Amino acid sequence: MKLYKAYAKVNIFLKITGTRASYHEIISRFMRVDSLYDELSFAPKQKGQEFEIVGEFSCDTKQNSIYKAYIALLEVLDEEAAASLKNLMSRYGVKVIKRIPAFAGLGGGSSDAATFLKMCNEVLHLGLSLNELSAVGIKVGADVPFFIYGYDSANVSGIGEVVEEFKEELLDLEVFTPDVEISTPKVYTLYREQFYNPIDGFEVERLKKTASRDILDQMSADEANDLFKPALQAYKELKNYYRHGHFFSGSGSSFFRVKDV
Ligand SMILES: C[C@@](CO)(OP(=O)(O)O)[C@H](O)COP(=O)(O)OP(=O)(O)OC[C@H]1O[C@@H](n2ccc(N)nc2=O)[C@H](O)[C@@H]1O
Ligand SMILES: Nc1ncnc2c1ncn2[C@@H]1O[C@H](COP(=O)(O)OP(=O)(O)O)[C@@H](O)[C@H]1O
Repeated sequence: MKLYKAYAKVNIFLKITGTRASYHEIISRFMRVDSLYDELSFAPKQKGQEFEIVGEFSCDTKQNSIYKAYIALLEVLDEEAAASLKNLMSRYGVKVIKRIPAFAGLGGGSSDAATFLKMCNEVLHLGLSLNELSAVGIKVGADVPFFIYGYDSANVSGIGEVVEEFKEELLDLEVFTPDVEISTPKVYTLYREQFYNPIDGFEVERLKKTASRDILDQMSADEANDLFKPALQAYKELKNYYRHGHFFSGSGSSFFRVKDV
């Protein structure tokens, strides 16, 4: 059975530009991490549940982003396509070799969901465009659209649904994930309550144009990521893992830097 790679991402920078109901509007440079990925495949199953995920997960199937992507996909398909998807998933489970740590700011759950949507689109010849798959993906998680498009590097805005390719070299990144389970909503909520300071349009345009390597040369970890300070405040133990010259990905807990050559 064909293996599909679901890559991790880091946020080279992540700045808040405003709010949208309980969400935050952002401008962020997402970069794919070439050396870190889960592997997904369809695996024939014996019998049993309607939907089966085989892999090491800390959550129930119904909470899994892959299952949520399945439900979101069923909602947009016509009757015939929905029947063929249900038929596929009655015969095959989704096997996942999980390597991307969870609660880590690396988008593992979102990447799995995006990869599953693309697998279904391919195997069932659903003919959905990347824009259509992205619109399904955003219902599952804010990071999913980036993984649908599959760019090495992109400027991501809105709450995550606007993905614009940024052409640059893929950096060779070293990622370190402390053993701290971070809740994304908790960090965003603390940001809004105590650190809210959205950047203006000029700064947005400057950041969008700046190469990732230059961002990392010019900015400190807390300048590059508006969620770093609230994460440090909510999870005090995080500071024990921080090393000068490292950057913070998303809502954490992972740190990264460009590998020495
Ligand atoms: C912070 C980022 C940066 O890439 O990712 P992670 O560090 O979690 O990987 C994203 O903005 C997170 O993406 P993701 O983790 O997919 O978020 P979701 O599941 O959609 O949302 C979880 C919760 O985070 C908050 N949230 C999420 C995205 C956003 N733009 N503003 C928000 O305020 C909301 O409280 C939401 O209920
Ligand atoms: N396919 C999945 N892979 C990892 N975690 C998942 C998945 N589906 C749901 N989850 C749940 O999502 C949360 C962590 O999401 P994840 O995407 O791994 O982290 P982050 O948002 O920090 O990048 C946990 O509550 C985990 O149980």
